[in-house]
Amino acid sequence: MNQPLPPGVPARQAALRLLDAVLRRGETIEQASGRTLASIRADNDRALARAIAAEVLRHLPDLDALINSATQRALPDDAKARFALRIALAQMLALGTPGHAAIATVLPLVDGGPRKLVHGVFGTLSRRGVTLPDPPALPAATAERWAAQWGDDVVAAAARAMATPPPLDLTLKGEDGPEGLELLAGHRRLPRGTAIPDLPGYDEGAWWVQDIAASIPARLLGPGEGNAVDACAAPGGKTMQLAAAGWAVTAIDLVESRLARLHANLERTGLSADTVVGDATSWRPAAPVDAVLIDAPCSATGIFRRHPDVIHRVHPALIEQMADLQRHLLAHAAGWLKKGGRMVYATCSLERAEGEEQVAAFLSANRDFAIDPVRQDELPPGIAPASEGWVRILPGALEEQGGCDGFFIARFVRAG
Ligand SMILES: C[S@@+](CC[C@H](N)C(=O)[O-])C[C@H]1O[C@@H](n2cnc3c(N)ncnc32)[C@H](O)[C@@H]1O
Repeated sequence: MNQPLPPGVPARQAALRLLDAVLRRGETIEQASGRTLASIRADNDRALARAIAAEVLRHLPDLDALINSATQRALPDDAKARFALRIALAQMLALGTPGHAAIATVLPLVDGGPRKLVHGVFGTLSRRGVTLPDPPALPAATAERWAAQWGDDVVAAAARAMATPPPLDLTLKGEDGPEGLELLAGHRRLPRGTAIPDLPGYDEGAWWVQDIAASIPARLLGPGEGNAVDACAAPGGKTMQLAAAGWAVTAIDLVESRLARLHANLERTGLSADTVVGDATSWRPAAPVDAVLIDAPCSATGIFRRHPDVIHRVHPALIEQMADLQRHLLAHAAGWLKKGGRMVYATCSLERAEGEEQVAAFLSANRDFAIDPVRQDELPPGIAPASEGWVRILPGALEEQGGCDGFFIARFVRAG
């Protein structure tokens, strides 16, 4: 019979499985969590496993540099000893776990293997009193890609953002909500770590959690004046905004389990929408509609603060694959729109291929569509529309107020 693992070890084992899924198999933490954390009973152990994995991913280049400085021959990237050391060091240096507890809970991960090596390297680094640099280094490939697109200042801002966990942004269903900073009407910003279910209005569904940048696309369709299709809708932050603004919404998503979350969100907030499990690259409405929102699936590199896995697993081939899907979505969903109707295209990506280049190609292939320029009064102070009329939100935006996600948003009008 297997001996039960010492307390604290299952959470570290799960963190190792999560990191393996992200770094070796290119999965998102969200995708990997279901399978990887299924065997962990306690909620706080699951939360700890995710927190450890996230801190390793935030600091990976710096953790690896420390490990390399204490080994005579570099450990392979995928060596179990390297994973174990990353986990032990991230706990001690980023999460404040005492060194003896950090290493004691990690050594069982390398039982029957390089235990001595892991213990030795950890001991050497502890005695040196090492710390992690602030801000953390970004992976070289990501830093180079962003520097080529946006310049070194944006890369430096991204590194600062990586070190600063985001505040809590709420989108209000109506006018009332908890007290907080109001960057736009119907928005509240609260300090990071605010306990969500304790806030007034949660049970009544008076608001939902959504980054200020993510709330801009649906706002740009304005008050509901007819029917709108939300082409990539789940879990429903933007569907709820459209419904609350008075649109008769049809919400489509390819993934049934994600639409279930949208249903739960609609139920909590008392809002309504027709929902369709379907592929927006082939679905069609019965008749042309007044508004279309495409919050397209993307590389998600703009949400690296919340999902630090993206800076490690997103690579040019994946960006091109997402851009290809977006191309199809835009080309097809544009056909749903009435003449004179408006369409918003958005991605939470920091890649031009999923934003500026996508829109330029769409406009040159669809002469009946034009950019409907976004006005400054539709945006929070501190975020300005680009001269082309679209909105590009980069790391560094709203930095003094706690930052926001990276986004690209364009609004089109179809010629009448
Ligand atoms: C960026 S997320 C949408 C977030 C959502 N708009 C919100 O505000 O909560 C993109 C969504 O597109 C869905 N999706 C991916 N491919 C799709 C397709 N071909 N047709 C419809 N939905 C798709 C994904 O399942 C995912 O839920």
